[in-house]
Amino acid sequence: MALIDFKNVSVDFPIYNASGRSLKKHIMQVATGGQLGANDQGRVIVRALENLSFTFRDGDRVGLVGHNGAGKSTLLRLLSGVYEPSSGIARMEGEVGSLLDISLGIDAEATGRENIYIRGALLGLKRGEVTRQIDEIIQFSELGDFVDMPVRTYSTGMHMRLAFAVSTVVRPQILLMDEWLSVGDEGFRHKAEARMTEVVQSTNILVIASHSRDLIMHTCNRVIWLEHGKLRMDGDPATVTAAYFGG
Ligand SMILES: Nc1ncnc2c1ncn2[C@@H]1O[C@H](COP(=O)(O)OP(=O)(O)OP(=O)(O)O)[C@@H](O)[C@H]1O
Repeated sequence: MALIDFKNVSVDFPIYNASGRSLKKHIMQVATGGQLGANDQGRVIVRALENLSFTFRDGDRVGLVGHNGAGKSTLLRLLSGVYEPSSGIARMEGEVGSLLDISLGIDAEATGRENIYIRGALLGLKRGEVTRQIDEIIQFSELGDFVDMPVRTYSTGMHMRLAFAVSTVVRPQILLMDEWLSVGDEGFRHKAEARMTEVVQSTNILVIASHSRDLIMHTCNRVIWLEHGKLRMDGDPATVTAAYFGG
């Protein structure tokens, strides 16, 4: 079982090299992005998320929509454990996996094989688990003998194949994504698509941020609309996308 339970969760970023003199001592909504203001000590703060409350349960396929700076990435980072709430309670149960940046940790000087271990460790896999799966990962990536060459000798597509093959080995209970991963040339894309569908289907809770109405309609059964860091709407995809995208 997996669970995400937020009660009045806010995230503030204190900004240390900006002057708060022109800002009022309260938080204001600006045209785009989160809210900007100064705290009691006169320090500038960006309020990226404000008072979010919701519960995600097994089976929830949640799409996050909102304009630039609305707080989607901040919420995903909060869920992945990169950020902590500045206030409120964020309760999470279940193993969290993120496909937010699949190239994270890839070292251009190391070989493809070494990078599978490095990336695997970042995904929380034990060395033995990587060893058990490495042949399958290499086969999936179709890199052949290049797997023992440094990654700096790879093309962009080869680099992405490697990152994709290793990153999609894990099957987390809570899966976080900011785009539907689509990598490689025509042939590889079909395989990658099938693998992504399998990863998404096997997860208990999916949270995906997207600007694509089609993706949200195909993948999600619930949509959260964030506006200036606040929850504007939480409902079924048809209703929320109609309100957000129009029509
Ligand atoms: N590290 C940071 N320091 C200060 N402010 C930040 C930081 N990260 C995000 N913000 C602010 O938080 C707000 C929300 O940003 P976030 O990246 O979460 O938006 P988003 O919805 O993902 O936007 P986009 O669709 O443009 O990617 C913005 O006002 C942004 O300026």
